[in-house]
Amino acid sequence: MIDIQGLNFSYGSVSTLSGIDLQVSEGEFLGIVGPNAGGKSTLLKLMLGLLQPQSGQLRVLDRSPRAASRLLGYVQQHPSFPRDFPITVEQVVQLGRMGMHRNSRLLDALRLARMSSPDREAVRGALEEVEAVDIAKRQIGSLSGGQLQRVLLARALVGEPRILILDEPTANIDQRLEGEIFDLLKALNTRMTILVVSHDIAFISGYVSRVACLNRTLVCHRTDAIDGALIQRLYGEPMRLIAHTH
Ligand SMILES: Nc1ncnc2c1ncn2[C@@H]1O[C@H](COP(=O)(O)OP(=O)(O)OP(=O)(O)O)[C@@H](O)[C@H]1O
Repeated sequence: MIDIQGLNFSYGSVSTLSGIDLQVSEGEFLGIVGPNAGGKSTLLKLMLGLLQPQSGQLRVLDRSPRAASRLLGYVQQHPSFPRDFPITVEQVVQLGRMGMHRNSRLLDALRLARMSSPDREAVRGALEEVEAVDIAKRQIGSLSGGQLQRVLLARALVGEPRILILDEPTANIDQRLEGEIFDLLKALNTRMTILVVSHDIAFISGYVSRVACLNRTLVCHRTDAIDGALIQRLYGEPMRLIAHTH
């Protein structure tokens, strides 16, 4: 599904990613962890074709990331629109159907676009999947953090992606909702490949099959090989491990 070999990327003269090798198979649920500024979001943006590597190979679904972009669903770390943007939940999800993940001329596009019947069904299906049909007509500014994350997930799902890529989808929500979102991802994983960036290595270890540790360079570990010593090496300082057994 994803094949990265010898990839290097820098913003200007600062090396951000160095010698990255990563192969992701169909049906995998891969966690990507690492310290702040380790390059996680940058790696996702390269996979999505939003950035170009300086060197190395990067193929997604056996084509260039840009050519594959319609087959990818992306949940950004920070929504691309302000919370008070005058748009309903249904319209946000509709944008995913239109392949629009940015808010440039967003409202104009929505005014022009009449939802076809298949679009309407797809939007409803995606909202059902994330259990958000009841809030379809709400303005996004009125949603809680957890509700907003579900809606952004629905936007990523509405195009029926083959690969779902999420950048810290649970950063601003409490542990109960975090568990609900990851349970949902686990269910989605039966029909799509999933890559998720997270800071919470202990929590995601209960869900993902493999963890890619990224701190400019990348090393992959099977979930059962992760322990405190490995986490300390990765983060470069003592870390507190908190068990989530509830
Ligand atoms: N557009 C940009 N221009 C210049 N430098 C950038 C840009 N975007 C990110 N960087 C830098 O690249 C490095 C990696 O950033 P990135 O956002 O990929 O890290 P991250 O692992 O996702 O961090 P976090 O966990 O804090 O979200 C950081 O030093 C960051 O400041």
